[in-house]
Amino acid sequence: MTREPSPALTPGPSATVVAPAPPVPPRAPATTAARGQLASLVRALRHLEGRRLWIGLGLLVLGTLSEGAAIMTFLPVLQLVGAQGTTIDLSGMDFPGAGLLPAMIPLGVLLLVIVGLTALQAFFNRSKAVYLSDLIHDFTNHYRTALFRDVAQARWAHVARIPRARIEHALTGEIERLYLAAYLVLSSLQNLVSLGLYFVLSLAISVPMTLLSYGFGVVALALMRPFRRLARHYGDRLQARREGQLAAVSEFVGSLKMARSMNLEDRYLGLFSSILGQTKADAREFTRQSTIGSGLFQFAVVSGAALFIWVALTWAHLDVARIVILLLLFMRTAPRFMGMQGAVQQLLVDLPAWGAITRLQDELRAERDPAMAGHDPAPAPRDEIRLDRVSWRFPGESREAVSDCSLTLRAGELTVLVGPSGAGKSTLADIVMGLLEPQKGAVLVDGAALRPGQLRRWRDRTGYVAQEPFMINGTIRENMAIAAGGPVDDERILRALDLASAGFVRNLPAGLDTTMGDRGALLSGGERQRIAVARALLREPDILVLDEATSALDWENEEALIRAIDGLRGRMTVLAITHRPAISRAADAVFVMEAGRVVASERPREQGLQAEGYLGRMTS
Ligand SMILES: Nc1ncnc2c1ncn2[C@@H]1O[C@H](COP(=O)(O)OP(=O)(O)OP(=O)(O)O)[C@@H](O)[C@H]1O
Repeated sequence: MTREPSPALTPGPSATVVAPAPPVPPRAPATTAARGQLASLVRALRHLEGRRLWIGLGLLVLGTLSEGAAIMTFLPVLQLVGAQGTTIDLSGMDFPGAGLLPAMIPLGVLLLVIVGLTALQAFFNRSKAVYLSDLIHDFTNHYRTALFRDVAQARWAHVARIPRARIEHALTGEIERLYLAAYLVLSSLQNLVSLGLYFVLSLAISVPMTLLSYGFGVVALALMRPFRRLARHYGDRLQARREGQLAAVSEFVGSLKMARSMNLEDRYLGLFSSILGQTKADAREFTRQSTIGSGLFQFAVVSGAALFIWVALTWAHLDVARIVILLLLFMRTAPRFMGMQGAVQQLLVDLPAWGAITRLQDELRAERDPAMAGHDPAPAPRDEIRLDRVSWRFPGESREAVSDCSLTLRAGELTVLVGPSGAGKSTLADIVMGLLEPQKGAVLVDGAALRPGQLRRWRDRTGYVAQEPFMINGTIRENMAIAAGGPVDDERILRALDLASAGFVRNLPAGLDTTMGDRGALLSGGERQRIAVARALLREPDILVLDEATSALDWENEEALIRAIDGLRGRMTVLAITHRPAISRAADAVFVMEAGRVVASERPREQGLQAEGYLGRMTS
């Protein structure tokens, strides 16, 4: 059986000791990594959504300009304050765009212009919001599907080593955080663009007052740097805590039955509570510190506004209309400065998710299975599949799992692999199925070596039944349809079930509509196993690989399944891995593996059981 990745908690002898929570990374010395990640996220956004990004920002510019123009229109309107009449004399007024307007203009017209500009701003803002929402969804979905594809296309030997929890977390939680990070990048960009536009507009009203207010904002942002560094550290810690949480949950759910039977619930609960407690303590500390930051920032903004009014009235000697307009602009820019600080701070918390996604993606892409690109036809074996001195060593392991093995599977026969646990049987079967490409030696089909470009089509010719077959929480029909890759008619399903001695399905009250439960839990192990065999047969494979497929069966069901496999003789080549003697007795050929090597072989149907042979000893 393929080794599963390392668990977060390995049950020990005591059921009361709480295992230590996974370590969190040491405090990062600087934000260089964050800058690099931010730059790469912005590059990715530009690369994938560049055109749409510009259009979205274009809509934002139009919205902000409409709003700015509406505010500016108040300037002549305010001239009427304290004056008589409803006509405004624009001659001699100095404001941007004044030259384009007639000398006298009725108040009603200007008010209508303001209403119109505000409506236009609402329209542009709405279009921009919808546009950018689509953009962020598409961007995140791109990474979701790309990661999905990368997992599916990486070499099996590599994927098998990655903890399932890491892949699941990347495809779910991390992607959601990427969505948030992309949203925050866009919102910071929008704030920047808006601040730039308001800067130009307020320059037109008063250069010194604009420089004063913006200088104040920029200094306040710079002073917030320590709080951003804090957010970055918190983001890293949160990342590690989340991974720990997920590993604990995934391990607990995966071993639910074992945990319950061994009274390990408290132990898992202890681990989980300890991680949650640490996450809460981190969150409290972060909130405590970061709220000091936002409080200080708010204080700075209000002080800035006070200073602004004081300078405007006592030093710049601006007229009331200009002060009002500048204040209106100030009221729009101040929240944006605050928004920038908040968005960047939150972005730094979520940015590690982007790092985790790209790291996993790079890792998977470096291990892309070359066979996935090949679509060369692979031949169906007519006479034999021969493994010629094949070897395989798992990455990072010192010992070869399969070492210099040669054996022949004759077409249409039942070949059995036996041997102690860890002997390399499953690895050898993976080589036969084309999941692993031998590092030495070759797989020959009727004398011709299988080429990497043929492996994908070769896998189409194989059917595989694992020791613990995967079942979805659906009906028997839905579980069977997985193998066919789409809807399949009931007659075909029932024929496959009969062939796998799973005829009991016909007698179930709901028949093919019977619900199998999560991972098939509502059926017995034997029933699940036979449905799994039937599912593999539905593909009408040329090569059927059964990995301990009879291990969950009682002798009666095992006999029935062996009879079914017997019936496949001549129709397909069957390779069965087993520890049970019954299936070996029915085999045409039996190969014995030990420590990665084939150490003996027998042909029990032709020669009978050799007393001194492996089978003889196994059954004596
Ligand atoms: N993904 C993996 N990474 C590293 N080593 C692995 C991996 N899968 C299997 N091995 C190692 O390769 C060797 C052969 O394993 P394999 O699963 O092929 O044995 P097996 O004979 O099928 O065992 P069992 O009967 O217990 O299923 C073992 O030492 C095993 O620990």
